[in-house]
Amino acid sequence: MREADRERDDAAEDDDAADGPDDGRALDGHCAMMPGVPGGAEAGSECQTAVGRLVRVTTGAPSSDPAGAAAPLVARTTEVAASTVEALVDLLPAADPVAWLRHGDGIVGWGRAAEVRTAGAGRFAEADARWTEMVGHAVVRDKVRLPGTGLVCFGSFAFADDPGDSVLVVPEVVVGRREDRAWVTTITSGGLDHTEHRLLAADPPPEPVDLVVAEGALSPDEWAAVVGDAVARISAGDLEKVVLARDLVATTGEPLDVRWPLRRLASSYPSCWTFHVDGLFGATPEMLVRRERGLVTSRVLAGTIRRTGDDQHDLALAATLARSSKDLEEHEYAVRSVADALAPHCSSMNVPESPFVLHLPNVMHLATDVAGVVHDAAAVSSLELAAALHPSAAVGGTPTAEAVVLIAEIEGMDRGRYAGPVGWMDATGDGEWGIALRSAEVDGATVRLFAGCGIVAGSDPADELAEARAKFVPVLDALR
Ligand SMILES: C=C(O[C@H]1C=CC=C(C(=O)O)[C@@H]1O)C(=O)O
Repeated sequence: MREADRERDDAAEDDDAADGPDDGRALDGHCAMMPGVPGGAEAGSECQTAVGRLVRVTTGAPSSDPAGAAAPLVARTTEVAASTVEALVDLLPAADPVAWLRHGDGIVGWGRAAEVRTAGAGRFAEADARWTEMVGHAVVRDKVRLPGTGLVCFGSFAFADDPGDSVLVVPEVVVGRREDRAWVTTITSGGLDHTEHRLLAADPPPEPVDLVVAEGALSPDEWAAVVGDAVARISAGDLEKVVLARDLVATTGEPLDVRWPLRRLASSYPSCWTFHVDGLFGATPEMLVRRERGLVTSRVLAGTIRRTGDDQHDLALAATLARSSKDLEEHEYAVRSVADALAPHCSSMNVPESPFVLHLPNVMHLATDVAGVVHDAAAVSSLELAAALHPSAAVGGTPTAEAVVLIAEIEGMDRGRYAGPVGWMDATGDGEWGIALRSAEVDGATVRLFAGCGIVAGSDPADELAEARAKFVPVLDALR
C-alpha cells in the first residue's frame, strides 16, 4: 500500500505544476499569501481561522476528522524558502503543537487531521496497522521528497504494556526544515484543501510563573532504598541490570504553555532531539531507531558521569567514564540488546567495538552508534522496528523480561510515556523514534518530570540519586 501511495504521488506531479511556483518567503508577521499552496483567495475573503503561523483565508475547506480515519487523508507538501522557517519552534501556535527538532532542523506541526489512541501490549501493532490503513487510503502530493515531507504522523508510546496509553497524531499543518531546504505540508481529511494559507508569526509563549517543585512518588531516601534492593537482587543473580526511574512534580501558577520549555530545550540542547507529542515533551540524547531509505541507525547510551562546568576537569572525567568497568558493563548490555533486536531486520550491520563519550551540557554518556542496511523496509515500518527494540537495556535492563517485571514491582510509579519511543513516521514507514528521556508530561499547570539510571552490581544508591538529579536538570531549567 505504501508503494501505491508513491504511485499516486507520481500521478499528482502534473497537477502540481499548475499550482504555481514553490517560492514561499518570509512574512514577518504580516498576513500574506504563501505561494504554492493550493486554492486562490476568493474576492473579499479575509483572515479567519488562525492556526499558528498558517491561517485559512477562505472558507469551504473540508473539515478534519480528528476522531479517526473515516475519510481519506489528503496531504500536500510545498517547498518554501528556508528563510521563512529560520526557527521552527517559533512557528508553533499555543494550541496542539507537535515538535521534533535537532540542530534547528526537523518538523513541527499543529492541528489534528487524525489521531489514533492505543493501549496495552498491542499498542505498537495497532497504531502501525491504523497508520498503514490511513496511508493506503491517502492521497499524497509531495514534490519535495525529503525525510519528513508528505504524509507524516507524530507518535508517543507508553513504556509499559499496562496501561500502555499511547498516541499517534496526524497534524493539519507540518512545517519542516532540513539544512537549506524547507517545506510546508497541509493535511486534511475528506477531500482536497481548497483553502489558501498564509504564514503568520505565532505569539511568543508566556513565561511560567510561580514554579514549585516537589518530590514525586518516592522521596530521595525511599528511591535510594529501592536502588539498594535492586543491587542486592543483581548480586544474588536474579538479573544483570535494571534501569530504575523516579519522578518530580512541578506546578506553575498558570497552565504551562509547552512552547516555553520547548524553545529553551531546543536552544540549550541542540544535539538532542527536542520533542513534544500530546503533552509529553523533552530533549532526548538517545535515538532508538532512525530508518531512512533502507538505512537504519541507533544511538545507544548507557553509562553516565555528571559534568562539573570546569572543562579541564570534565575531560578528565570523560576519560574516567571511558575506563569505568561498571559503566562499560552497563553500556555493553544496552548495545547488545539493540544489536540483537536489529539483526533479524538487517542484511549487514556495523556495531563499533567500543563506545565514545557523548558530551551534553549537564552529563556525559558512553555512546555507541549502531548502523545497518535493512532488508525488510517494504514490510516492516520504523515503528515496528522501534517496537522490536523497546525496551532496550538503556531503559529496561538485562534480561529484559526480568527487568521489566522488577521495574513494575519496585519502582513505585507508572512511567506513562517516559522512556517509551517518541518520534515521527512517514507514508513509506521511514521515520525517527527516539527514547523519551529527559522528559516530562504536562497536564495544565502540573508537570511530571522523569529521570532514570541503569543499575548494575557495582551501583551505589547515593551516586545514582545524584545522577538522576543531573538528568532532571534539562527540563527543570527549561521551566524557569
Ligand atoms: C534512563 C535514562 O537514561 C538512560 C540513558 C542514558 C544513560 C543511562 C544511564 O547511564 O543510566 C540510562 O540508561 C534517563 O535519562 O532517564
